[in-house]
Amino acid sequence: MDTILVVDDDLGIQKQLKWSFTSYQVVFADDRASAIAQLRRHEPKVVTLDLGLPPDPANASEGLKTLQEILALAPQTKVIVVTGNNDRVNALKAIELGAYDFYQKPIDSDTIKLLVQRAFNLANLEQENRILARTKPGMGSVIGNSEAILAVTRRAEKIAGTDISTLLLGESGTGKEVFARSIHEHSPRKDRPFVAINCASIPENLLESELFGYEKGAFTGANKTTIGKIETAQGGTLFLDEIGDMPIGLQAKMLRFLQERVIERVGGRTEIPVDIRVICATHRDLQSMVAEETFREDLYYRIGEIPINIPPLRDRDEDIILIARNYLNQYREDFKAKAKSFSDGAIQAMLAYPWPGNIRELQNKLKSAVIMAEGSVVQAEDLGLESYENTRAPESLNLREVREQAESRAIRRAFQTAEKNMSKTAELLGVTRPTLYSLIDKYQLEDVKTGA
Ligand SMILES: Nc1ncnc2c1ncn2[C@@H]1O[C@H](COP(=O)(O)OP(=O)(O)OP(=O)(O)O)[C@@H](O)[C@H]1O
Repeated sequence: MDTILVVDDDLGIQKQLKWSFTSYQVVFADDRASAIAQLRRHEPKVVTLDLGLPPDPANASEGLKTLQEILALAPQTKVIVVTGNNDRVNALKAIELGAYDFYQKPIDSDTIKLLVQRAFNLANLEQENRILARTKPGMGSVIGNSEAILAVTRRAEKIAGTDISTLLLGESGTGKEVFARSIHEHSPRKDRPFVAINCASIPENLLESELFGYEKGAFTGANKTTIGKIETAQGGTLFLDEIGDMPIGLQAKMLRFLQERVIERVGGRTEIPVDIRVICATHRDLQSMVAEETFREDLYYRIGEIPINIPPLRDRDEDIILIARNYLNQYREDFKAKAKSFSDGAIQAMLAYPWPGNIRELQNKLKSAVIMAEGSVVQAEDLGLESYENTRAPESLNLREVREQAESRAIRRAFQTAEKNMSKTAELLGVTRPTLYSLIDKYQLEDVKTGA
């Protein structure tokens, strides 16, 4: 719930405003010092400020000073000044100083409610823009502000300038291709081609010729010499998605290409040198596949000089709503729809739902919600998530529980940031490994225990 600070020394007005602002958490202050203390404590996005404050209630000087202090401390705050009847001079002075709007007494509940609601809408929009702007300079199209995704982005940025083979690991729809493209776009090869191929979507017998190309007459139907994806990517980046699905027979040929940087077309005898960067991705557990001998160990080490783990959406609470808002805006424009925002229930449901299909699933649900929504507010049922509304336990106020929840969350985040490495996780958290293990047991973090 958003917080609003009401600065007014008149108890009657405080009460009236409390009843008007039922959809916000209302906190009060009655002079400059308490206003600043409340501002620091609650960081409200919106403040209503009576300009006639003690010790000089007949004059606006103390109110204007308070306004200046608020804006110096938190310039993004939307301050609505409340002035005496006909005090336009001070109202305009306040606007000049940076107040968002003014309102003349006597207070009419409906009007001030509307004014406050508009101020919140603007504050929220600006906050979103700030977050987007902060996120954008990094990996361009990668939207996210969670610690986990920022850590992944930093890692990707570092390797972008090199030719190191990168293995992107993560569930389906987490953004592996988005990262692969970003790495390419931030690399010296950015003006050369980025060629993507999904090893799982091409029948086994066609994959080899698709990748390596073929000479005329190499097989029935090979009417003319055709270059493959690897040659198409010359000078640029080749993205091999679902590398775990590459048939074992073809893996040997792949390894040779990666080691010697030459290829031979199917049916060809000439070695063709290639200069490309290779980025691979998979949602499979390649290490287990190596153990089961369905994936070559030497190829595994060759493609994964630096692995990058992209965390699933359910571990990135902060990103869910950010990404959802971003796509809501995009789809509203694409479909000329009305939907502008999410109801509280929809937000709760999105946070509670486990998103097995990750961002791709979020996109699909949003697309149909934007089309289906009756009004401007998307509800949980528009997203098909009505059963997830109210399923998230309300935030506890019990200190012990709060501490436990915060510690569990920090452990999960550190675990993802450390790419599931226990020693690194302990290091990030500033505890020893035995302490980390006992916390994992204490909070029953089965997902961390099993490395999920
Ligand atoms: N951080 C992000 N911000 C916004 N959109 C994203 C982000 N990551 C991914 N997407 C979008 O989500 C969709 C799925 O992403 P992508 O295809 O990169 O996932 P993937 O992990 O490669 O999936 P798969 O393994 O199924 O191929 C794409 O439409 C992409 O644009």
